[in-house]
Amino acid sequence: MDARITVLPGDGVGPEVTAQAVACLSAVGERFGHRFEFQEALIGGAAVDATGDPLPEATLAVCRSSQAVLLGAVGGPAWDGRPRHQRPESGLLRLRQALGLYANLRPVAVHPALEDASPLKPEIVRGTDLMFVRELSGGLYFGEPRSYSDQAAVNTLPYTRAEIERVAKVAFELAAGRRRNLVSVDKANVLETSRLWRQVVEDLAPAYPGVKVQHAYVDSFAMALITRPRDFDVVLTENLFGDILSDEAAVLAGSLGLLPSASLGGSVGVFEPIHGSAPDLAGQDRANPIGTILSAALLLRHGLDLQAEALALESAVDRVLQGGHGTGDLKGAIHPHGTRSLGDRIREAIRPPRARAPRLVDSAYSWCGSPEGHRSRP
Ligand SMILES: NC(=O)C1=CN([C@@H]2O[C@H](COP(=O)(O)OP(=O)(O)OC[C@H]3O[C@@H](n4cnc5c(N)ncnc54)[C@H](O)[C@@H]3O)[C@@H](O)[C@H]2O)C=CC1
Ligand SMILES: CC(C)CC(=O)C(=O)O
Ligand SMILES: [Mg+2]
Repeated sequence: MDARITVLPGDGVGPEVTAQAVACLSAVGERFGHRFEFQEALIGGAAVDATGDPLPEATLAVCRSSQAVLLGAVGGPAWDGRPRHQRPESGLLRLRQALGLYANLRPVAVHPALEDASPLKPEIVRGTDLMFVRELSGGLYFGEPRSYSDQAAVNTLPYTRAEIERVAKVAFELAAGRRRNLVSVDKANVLETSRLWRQVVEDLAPAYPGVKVQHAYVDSFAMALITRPRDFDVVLTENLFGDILSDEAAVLAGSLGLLPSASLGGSVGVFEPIHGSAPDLAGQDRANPIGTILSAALLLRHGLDLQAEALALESAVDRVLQGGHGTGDLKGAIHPHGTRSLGDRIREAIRPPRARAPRLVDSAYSWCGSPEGHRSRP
């Protein structure tokens, strides 16, 4: 296959981690006989510095002309305090909205070699395998009216039935292909938007009779997530709650630097780690590249529909972790590498296609790996 992939390195550790993911994608291409062409473009603070705009029109055009987008992270202290239209984060929000990316998949699995990496007890985290489905293009991050003055500030949390329904369908379908257990997280005891959210999920449930549906309030769910994570399978929630809860879930996995994501719904998906630009690590070859490399695996699976290739990359990460290699953020019996050295190891561990067809679940990091798994257009 020939595919054009846009790379948006962004700020802070973004360029360091995307470089490793691009090297891994190139290696997958070589081993499997594909030609991936990479085109880089500006986003975030780097784009503000170069053009004054965190999402230049040229970047959007390049993204639209490609099959998939790999993104690092945006933001950092250099741009704090700028007006909203010049903040790096607003470039990322505009990109998600412009590409119609309403479903953000954030898988969280605890790798067997990393059960000691979490500050929580191994018996709590062992076997955790979650799929967050976070609504990505609505809610508080986009709602109008919004305003700021030094005396009063306003944000608005709107959702329509159609917006809730389309992301909830993604969650139901994923749950049907996994352990058939869906928890929808809201704050329906206080928020009107959450009342509607809960009603829409209830209205959809009869169409998925095999899926067990529960509702949870976000405050108590935040506790359940880190005390009994194995009770959950697919977690559906709105934009803000999903942002917060998925970072919390990184405590289960052992580091924020491990977790990938896929943002789907439009014609071009964006694949990025869930972490930010980690200014405290930037430029020091210390960032964990695994979240971005696993995002590249999701890009292969959902962006390019290359199932065996995605599995080959996930299995390479598996083997490297199983061998006791990682970066300094991973506690426990892990030999710490730099970003580049760990990326090299993973790249070298990518194996060529096997004669036999891959099994559906062949890796601790094989999420929704079925051929029916979600594409860029859920
Ligand atoms: N998607 C994006 O581009 C996001 C951007 N941000 C932006 O990033 C900047 C920094 O935000 P923070 O709140 O500090 O969040 P952050 O996610 O950048 O960092 C939080 C903590 O996690 C660690 N961490 C993050 N990525 C890591 C990696 N790959 N390997 C090892 N450790 C890692 C950092 O060292 C830090 O201790 C801000 O400007 C924020 O707005 C924040 C979240 C998402
Ligand atoms: C716009 C981003 C900074 C929001 C965020 O933290 C995320 O998507 O994980
Ligand atoms: Mg976040």
